[in-house]
Amino acid sequence: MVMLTLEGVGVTLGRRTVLHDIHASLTAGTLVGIVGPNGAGKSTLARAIMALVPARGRIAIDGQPVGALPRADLARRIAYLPQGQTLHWPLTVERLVGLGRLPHLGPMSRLAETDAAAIEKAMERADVIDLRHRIATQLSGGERARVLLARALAVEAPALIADEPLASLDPGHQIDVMDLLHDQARHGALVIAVLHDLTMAARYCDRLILIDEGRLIADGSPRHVLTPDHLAMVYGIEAKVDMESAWPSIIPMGRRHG
Ligand SMILES: Nc1ncnc2c1ncn2[C@@H]1O[C@H](COP(=O)(O)OP(=O)(O)OP(=O)(O)O)[C@@H](O)[C@H]1O
Repeated sequence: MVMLTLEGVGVTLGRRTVLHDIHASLTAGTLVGIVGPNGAGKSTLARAIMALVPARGRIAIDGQPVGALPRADLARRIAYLPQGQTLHWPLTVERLVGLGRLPHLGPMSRLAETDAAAIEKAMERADVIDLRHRIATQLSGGERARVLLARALAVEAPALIADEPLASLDPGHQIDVMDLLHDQARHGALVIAVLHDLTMAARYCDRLILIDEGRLIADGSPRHVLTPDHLAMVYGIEAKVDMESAWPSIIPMGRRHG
């Protein structure tokens, strides 16, 4: 059972302290949404967990500090879907998704049958089978987003961090991706998703972490975190919050004045 611990995590980039004293314990089988306004520090937190930026405090996966793990080892434990990734190489979709298996391969080894099966399954789950022979750099924004998600799924890691996995997706594919992330969690993975769509966050996430100006403002169930007061304080909006119905929704109504 994977367990991610953050103790007093802080990050300074250049002269700016962009994360302050973040504490959280995240366990397997949970879909955790990271929410908060632009510039709050959500991506920085994801990057700190992946040991891509130096962080103060302690970030550990199953008791082992992420910064001390060999990169391939960390990549096998936590699959990472970065925000707005650009593609440089004209690879086919199938080969690009296959890159998700790299952390499992030795320096000279080739893809084995288990790798091929993982690639196939990941393409199926991200609904990109029909795109498999296309050149990834020639895809639409939404198609590319699903292919990159497939690459992260192909790792078959016990934990997944997806930074804005819904960006560029049409409503149908947004639902598919949230269903998929939810399903990964139900099958025992720890799934962390940076989300801007608060209705999706409310409907699908088991737990939300709300960040503003680098600080953790609230951590708990969507009902506890997505209150009108929190939304006013953090986003500066008046919102219609319905957490009672079977399909919770958060509708921003306007800017909060005064
Ligand atoms: N290399 C850097 N040097 C200085 N400041 C940086 C650097 N990278 C990011 N920042 C700042 O850190 C803060 C947090 O950025 P981050 O990308 O983590 O925010 P975010 O919550 O993911 O935002 P968004 O929702 O807009 O993607 C922002 O104010 C950003 O300008």
